[in-house]
Amino acid sequence: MFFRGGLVAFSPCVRALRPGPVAAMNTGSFVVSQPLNYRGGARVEPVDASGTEKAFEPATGRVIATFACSGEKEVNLAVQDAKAAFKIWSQKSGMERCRVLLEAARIIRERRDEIATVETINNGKSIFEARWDVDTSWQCLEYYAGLAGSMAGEHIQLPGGSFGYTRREPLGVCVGIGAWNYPFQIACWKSAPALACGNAMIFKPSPFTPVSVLLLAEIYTEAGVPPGLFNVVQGGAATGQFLCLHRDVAKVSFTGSVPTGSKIMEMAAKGIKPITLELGGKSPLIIFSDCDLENAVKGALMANFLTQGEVCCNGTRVFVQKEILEKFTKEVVKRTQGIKIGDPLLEGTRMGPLINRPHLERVLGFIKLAKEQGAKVLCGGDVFVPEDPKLKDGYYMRPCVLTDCRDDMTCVREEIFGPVMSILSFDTEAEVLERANNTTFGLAAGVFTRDIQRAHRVVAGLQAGMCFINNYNVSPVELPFGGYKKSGFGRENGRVTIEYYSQLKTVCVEMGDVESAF
Ligand SMILES: NC(=O)c1ccc[n+]([C@@H]2O[C@H](COP(=O)([O-])OP(=O)(O)OC[C@H]3O[C@@H](n4cnc5c(N)ncnc54)[C@H](O)[C@@H]3O)[C@@H](O)[C@H]2O)c1
Ligand SMILES: CCCCC=O
Repeated sequence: MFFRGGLVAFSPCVRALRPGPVAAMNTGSFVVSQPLNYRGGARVEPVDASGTEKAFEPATGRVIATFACSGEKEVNLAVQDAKAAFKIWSQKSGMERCRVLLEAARIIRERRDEIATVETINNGKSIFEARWDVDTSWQCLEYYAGLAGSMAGEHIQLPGGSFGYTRREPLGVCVGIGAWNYPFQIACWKSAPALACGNAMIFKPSPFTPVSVLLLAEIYTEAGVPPGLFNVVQGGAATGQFLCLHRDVAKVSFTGSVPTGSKIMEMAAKGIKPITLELGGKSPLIIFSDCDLENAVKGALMANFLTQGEVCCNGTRVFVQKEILEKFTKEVVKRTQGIKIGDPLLEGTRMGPLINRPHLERVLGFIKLAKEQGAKVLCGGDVFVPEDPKLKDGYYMRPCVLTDCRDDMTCVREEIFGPVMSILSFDTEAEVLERANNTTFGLAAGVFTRDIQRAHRVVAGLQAGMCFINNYNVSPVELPFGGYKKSGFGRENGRVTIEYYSQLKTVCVEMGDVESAF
């Protein structure tokens, strides 16, 4: 996602990028030649398997890795290693942990282009965007490094000179399970607060995007975390289940779909484990007629077309006040048609391929159904075949704008997770608020208006965890991010996330004699 701040202050580091094979890497050339599990501070092949998976380069449809999904024994070894590392790491002071995280953030900045390139190859998002993702990643490490040194309990005076105090302690071995749309960023958003609080983490990426998290694991090792503190296991549902059900796992932080989130909750209930659930959405974006139209149009594109529309918090239900519906729609269509689709590693590209063939077909299926249900396609919504012959088997489509939508249509009710914007019109504030909240999701929402009172009044009424006024899909790491309703609970980023990766111990100290009832 987009962020503010960027690399301005660090341009010397960017110029000092490591030379090497990645600098010359282009689409169609990358293959994974090293193991994709990481344990005890090194890449390893898993000792057992629960099947195999293939990872693709969406731009070309090529297989870039075939790998074993970790079985129960491998998961157990990863947990044992993490437990050993936890013993060392949890004894460090906050300032010691801060220094290691700052060093890791520095290395990420230094290797920005390499990480972004690998992310683009495996995910399909444009290199332009992948660099933003890397930037929010190192910023997240810096942010939690800053908080690590200030984590503290409190002292409470009691009668007779007795007192109590609280200690903020880590949980132990935490598991992170990620989705495929922001592979590196999700791993950082989970591991940075976890490690800052003194925990160890085992991370399982999506089997679609297994590659970039290995760079993070190597960077943590280079920065000085104890071997085993950050381990990676590869695999799908079976591997995820071994992790969630493991008796020595203290917490699970999950990013993914609502149905999988519900399964994670069931498994965590068996072990009474705390969980964080970052799930899907179908967020409303409300454009009032008094808005700055230019910004509202830009906001609508940001809300729908980053990462090929495969973004959890996208504002895909675009409610436009009737007076400006025609003008707004015309401008949105014009700009959507101007989005450059193609090889995601080329600097000018702004939309790459979708993650895989089945997902592309699923998204196209939503558009077909929308038409059958009465929506009108104003642009896109069809397969795109780039001119470059090496891209002919990639998973490209043209971004789509739908109009004449109704609230009961499937395209307006369900998460499509592709580049499909549904435009709906409205008359009044009260009406749009009710319609915007008429969903089981509650991840994000946005409002464009020049009326400051209306902006805050509407936002207060929106049932969503992340609300934007006069912008969309910006994600400064200082701000908590997470959902209401079926979009999940718990938060990532911001100071509050410390509470999701730590627990409070209360110590009651008697300074006098025991007053006994017996
Ligand atoms: N709220 C957020 O921050 C956020 C961010 C990114 C994506 N998402 C959501 O993620 C979804 C897309 O991602 P996806 O298709 O990878 O989701 P998914 O639920 O299919 O998979 C997510 C992860 O869960 C693992 N998994 C699957 N079944 C499991 C099981 N039974 N036990 C344990 N782990 C299991 C997968 O291997 C993968 O690593 C969308 O709904 C999107 O909105 C949410
Ligand atoms: C972690 C990334 C948040 C965007 C949702 O898909």
